[in-house]
Amino acid sequence: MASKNQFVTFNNGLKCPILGFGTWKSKPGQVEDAVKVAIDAGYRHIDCAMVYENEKEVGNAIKQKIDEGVVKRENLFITSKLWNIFHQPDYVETVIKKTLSDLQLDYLDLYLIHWPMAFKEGKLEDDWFPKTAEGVTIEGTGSYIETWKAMEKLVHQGLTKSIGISNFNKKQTEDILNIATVKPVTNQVECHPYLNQKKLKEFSAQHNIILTAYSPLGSPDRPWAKPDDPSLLDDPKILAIGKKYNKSAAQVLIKYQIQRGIIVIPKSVTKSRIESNFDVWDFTLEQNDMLEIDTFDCNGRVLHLNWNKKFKDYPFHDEY
Ligand SMILES: NC(=O)C1=CN([C@@H]2O[C@H](COP(=O)(O)OP(=O)(O)OC[C@H]3O[C@@H](n4cnc5c(N)ncnc54)[C@H](OP(=O)(O)O)[C@@H]3O)[C@@H](O)[C@H]2O)C=CC1
Ligand SMILES: CC(=O)C(C)=O
Repeated sequence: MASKNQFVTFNNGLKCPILGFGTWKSKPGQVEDAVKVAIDAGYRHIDCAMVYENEKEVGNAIKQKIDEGVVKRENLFITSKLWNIFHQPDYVETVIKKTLSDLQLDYLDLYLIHWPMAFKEGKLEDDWFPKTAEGVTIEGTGSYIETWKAMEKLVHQGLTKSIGISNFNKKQTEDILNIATVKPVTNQVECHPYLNQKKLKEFSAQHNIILTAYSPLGSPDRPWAKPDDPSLLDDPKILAIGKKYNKSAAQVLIKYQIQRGIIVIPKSVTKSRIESNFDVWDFTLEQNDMLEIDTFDCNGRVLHLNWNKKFKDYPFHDEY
């Protein structure tokens, strides 16, 4: 079945659907149905990660939709991510193979280093959030440079078509570009009107790296959200723009990224929202509305993970 979508073309020539589907916080009991609804609605790009602890259920949904003939594997774009305790170069292949087994796939379309910072190195069966007795996450000794070299091997082995980075700042991206024989195709970062990543986007474009916007709706279900935190989905200025096009705030937030050429991966486990978030192809935000949304930037990062801010590779001390 053909799906409405637009595609971006990566620096390796491969294409990626610009609107994808997020799966963080989607519980194992919900995510299988959510992914099935998403594929039926037309999504062909699913964003996964081992640390979301739901890849088996995502894999069940993908398999069912392939078996039903709704979609072919080659028309899906599946991303996963290497978690922070697995940066040891000689362990990276074991970890991607576990993800592939859980997702019931032979290859990924995209594999990302989830964060530049390493946690204390461990194995699959270890605690993925190693902590001291006082509850403080323990830093690892790894270097993302060495991890990147191991990521490159995965491409040569056919385990993933493309590789990329996530939560890397400009300097960390430059470090990778300085040694890469296989370039990162994307940097997946928090991106929405309160943190529009204008400078990182411009820097990345100079190196043919396309940004992927995570938490594009402001991640209202993030575990540390407080009732008084600003809410993008309830922002009167976003709602007013939506009203003009007869579209919801979520649809405006998604279309904003698509019109900037940024890949966008909203998450939902609610059928009506999954469907309406994909119903964004019949309107175009006018230039003056795009420019107005650009002015909402207030360095409003919600996924700061600042409990790790003393780690040497914590990415968010730099301006971008
Ligand atoms: N690389 C990284 O480090 C990170 C990657 N990600 C990826 O990005 C994806 C998206 O980011 P995420 O942080 O989940 O947050 P989002 O910004 O996508 O927001 C998800 C929340 O918005 C709600 N929602 C979805 N659609 C609507 C709608 N139309 N109207 C009202 N509420 C809506 C969802 O509710 P409900 O589900 O109940 O419908 C959920 O509470 C993640 O799921 C993950 O795949 C996210 C964070 C970090
Ligand atoms: C959600 C996510 O990808 C984190 C916290 O790394």
